[in-house]
Amino acid sequence: MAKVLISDKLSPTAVQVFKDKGVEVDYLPDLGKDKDKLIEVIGQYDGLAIRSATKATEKVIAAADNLKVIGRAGIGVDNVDIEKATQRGIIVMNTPFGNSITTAEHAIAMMFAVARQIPAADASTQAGKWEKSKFMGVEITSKTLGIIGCGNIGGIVATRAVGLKMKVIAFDPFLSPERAVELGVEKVELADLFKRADFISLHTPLTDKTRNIVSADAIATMKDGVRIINCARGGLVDEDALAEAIKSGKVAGAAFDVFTNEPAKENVLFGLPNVVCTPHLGASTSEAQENVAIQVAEQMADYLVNGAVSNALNMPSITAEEAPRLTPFVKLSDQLGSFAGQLTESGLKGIRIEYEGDVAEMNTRALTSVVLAGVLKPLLQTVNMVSAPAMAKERGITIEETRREQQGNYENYIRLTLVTERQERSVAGTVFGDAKPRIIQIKGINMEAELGENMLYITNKDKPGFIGRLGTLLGTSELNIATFNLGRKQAGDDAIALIEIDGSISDAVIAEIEALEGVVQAKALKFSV
Ligand SMILES: NC(=O)c1ccc[n+]([C@@H]2O[C@H](COP(=O)([O-])OP(=O)(O)OC[C@H]3O[C@@H](n4cnc5c(N)ncnc54)[C@H](O)[C@@H]3O)[C@@H](O)[C@H]2O)c1
Ligand SMILES: O=C(O)[C@H](O)COP(=O)(O)O
Repeated sequence: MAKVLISDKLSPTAVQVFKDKGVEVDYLPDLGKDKDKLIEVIGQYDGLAIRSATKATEKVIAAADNLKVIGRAGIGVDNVDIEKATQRGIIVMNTPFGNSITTAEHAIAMMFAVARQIPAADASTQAGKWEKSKFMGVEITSKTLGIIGCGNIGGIVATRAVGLKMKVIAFDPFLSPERAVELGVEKVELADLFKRADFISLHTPLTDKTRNIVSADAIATMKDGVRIINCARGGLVDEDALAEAIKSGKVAGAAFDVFTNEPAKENVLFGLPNVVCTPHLGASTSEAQENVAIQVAEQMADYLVNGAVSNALNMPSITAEEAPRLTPFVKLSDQLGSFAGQLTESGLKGIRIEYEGDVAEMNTRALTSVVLAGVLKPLLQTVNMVSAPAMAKERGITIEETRREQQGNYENYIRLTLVTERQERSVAGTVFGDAKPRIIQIKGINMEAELGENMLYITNKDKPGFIGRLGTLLGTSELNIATFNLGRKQAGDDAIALIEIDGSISDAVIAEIEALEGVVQAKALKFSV
């Protein structure tokens, strides 16, 4: 039974979801903060469910010998080393929509808080000061809100702000004009947004392009008295520059939920006039936490139990509905990749995969990943369908995928061709109605073979007496033949034998087979069945 560790404060509903779906679970919500302890125990688990407190670093991933999936109950995955996870074949998934409304509402709440100085007024009132004239605010009606990053959360903030009668302008290179119209926002350039906005709210991920997107230079171009809200990620705003601008009065207030260093026990913004801070509470409502916990547990369990993949950041999706239909083709793809990979001895330059018939309409991206993993496995023992595309790319191997929905001689057909420094070698297969994969062509020679765990692959000259000599040799070597498949181009020409053997075939036997008259190549191949 697969076993998952929940190492952050997820709603305990996640525990029940895992159990109901047949996954064992350890709920240790504080463990994620203890790096050493996490490294010590992570090797026992198939899945790791986290929020933002657990850091799935390179070291954690290196120690995660059995880990297959990291599930982020939330959106941001900047606490996960996705590259290292991908290299180790670990799927990283998040829940991209579960907390968006909640976070957008927090941004709106922060905008009101900074417009009316609510936190400071509250503290003063409760201290018995009644400082009515000290807390003069501003209306937000008719003010311009500049949204930087108009994706899920930015889009929700925009619609809420439009409802509050604000003028909303947005900078987002990926915002289509149609979507802007739908949201009721004006799409603008960043410089324009800085010049025009009374309030600026940030909603982008933290990337090399967005780090310090609100810099000292940017602040200098803003309206005097602008207010800045950041409920996205610390690091989007240059905190030192903002602190200076608040002190000088250029910026009238700031509301921050996220900080460059978290947990933020101290920060240059703390204590400045009209600065409102919350401790990364954007996603902290009971509704959002229930949503993301259930969703992440369902997604992780579906993957661990059925192989369905959703919301993965490093792997194409496979829905729970298509997973069973895809299963025999996953097996065929694995066998084709493994077959070709085991026979490839010289430098691999390119991989071509052709899908024909019914299979061309299926999730071929996932199948291609399986083929690649099969091809690379003899070279890289730890590769799997998650890491294979990145590993192939790293090695400069070109990948070409073609799909033809029209059927040829078979209802479905997959042909894999490996291009090496010396030659092109192709192998093709199909899945019949019995859902069992068959190899139907090797190097253009037709046959029909079901693969077993131990296969003997021989290319030879089609001459009388060869099969007898081979049978005698295998018999004297105590190797029982389970199935025997033959194919040839034409009488007397190149021939191929693909033979299933009950047991492993030693190098010594292979050497004896190669010494038989007419044999060009002999190889023992292993497959997972
Ligand atoms: N405070 C919290 O607790 C909390 C909760 C949830 C999400 N978040 C954070 O909020 C942010 C937004 O989340 P989302 O779900 O809306 O993500 P999203 O992917 O739906 O939207 C992000 C948008 O940013 C845009 N973008 C990317 N680079 C940009 C750039 N250089 N300039 C302008 N726009 C750019 C993208 O095109 C996209 O539309 C993320 O950083 C996420 O981690 C914070
Ligand atoms: O990216 C997110 O989903 C938010 O930052 C929420 O983080 P949290 O789960 O730690 O509250």
